[in-house]
Amino acid sequence: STGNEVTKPESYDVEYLTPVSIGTPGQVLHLDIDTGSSDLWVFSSETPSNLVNGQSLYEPAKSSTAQKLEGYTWKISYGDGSSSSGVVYRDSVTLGGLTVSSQAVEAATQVSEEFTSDSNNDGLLGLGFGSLNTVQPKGQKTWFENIMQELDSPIFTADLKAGEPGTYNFGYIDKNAHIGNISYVSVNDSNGYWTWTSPGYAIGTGALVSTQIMGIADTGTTLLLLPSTIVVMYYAQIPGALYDATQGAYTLPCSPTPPDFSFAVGDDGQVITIPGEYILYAAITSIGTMCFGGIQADSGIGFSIFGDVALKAAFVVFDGGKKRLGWASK
Ligand SMILES: O=C(CN1CCCCC1)Nc1ccc2c(c1)OCO2
Repeated sequence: STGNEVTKPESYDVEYLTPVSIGTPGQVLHLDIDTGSSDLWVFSSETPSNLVNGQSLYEPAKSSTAQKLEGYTWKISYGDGSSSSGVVYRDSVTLGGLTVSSQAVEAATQVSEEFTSDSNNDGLLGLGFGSLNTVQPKGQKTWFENIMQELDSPIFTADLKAGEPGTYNFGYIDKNAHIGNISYVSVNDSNGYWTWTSPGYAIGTGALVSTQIMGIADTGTTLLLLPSTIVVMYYAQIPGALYDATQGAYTLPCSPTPPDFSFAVGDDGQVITIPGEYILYAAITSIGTMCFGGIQADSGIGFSIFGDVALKAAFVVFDGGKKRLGWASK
């Protein structure tokens, strides 16, 4: 089987939300598909109402196929400091027309302020590796791990776009969605992430700098987080760019358009070029002169993060069968 679903960006492409149907009859929630984590958790009838602010709720009591996993709990915290926790059900979950009849659905009984204030985000659907799942006493498989063997090919693809809807495909590669070859690189899943190594980068029209950048392909992270040495080099090319200590981030003038940023993939000379405008993340001042940089340092994380700023410049194949990533321009 194969499937596909449209995913829509929230403002500034901060995240992409995708409709997912849970339970019988189907309850449609809009979830943040996150290759950087492996829990499927939702706002629910068990989420205290003071922590709910417009989100749609999963109500297991209204689903004829919901089964409570007695004694099972989950608790997750993300790199940005947000967190959530709760109890666990098993229920039917349909994404892109593909149904997993017995998927662990984690109902939130606690969410941090970042989630409460994100009114359109009804929860997360993790597409990382199952080893990252936080359910106790037994870790649960992701939706993709559960559907994989039914797919024509054990893969999914991400085609995120700047400021417009994109697509997640499951089980097949849409040749019309990319330009030129797809270059594949091996993935090290030992830390549960889609971890790969880029052999180098280029700034603007400059020559490729050969250096290994080890990072994760993470649809759930907004920005491109890279080694500080590379980030300093990039912003040094931009008059007026500066590290804003109060924001803890690099900022740059919203005009003119800054240089493109390219990263290499594989040993066949493939590069993905991020247009400079993607690096003008959002205006900081109300007068709109300074912008928040779409490239920031990965300091303290232990690896780089190829988040949406990078992913929306590419067509990306997440190959669960061969544990590899495929990157193509589009
Ligand atoms: O936390 C995330 C992504 N996360 C995805 C699920 C929703 C909440 C945000 N990314 C992230 C990961 C590492 C970081 C970081 C941010 O900031 C500094 O280090």
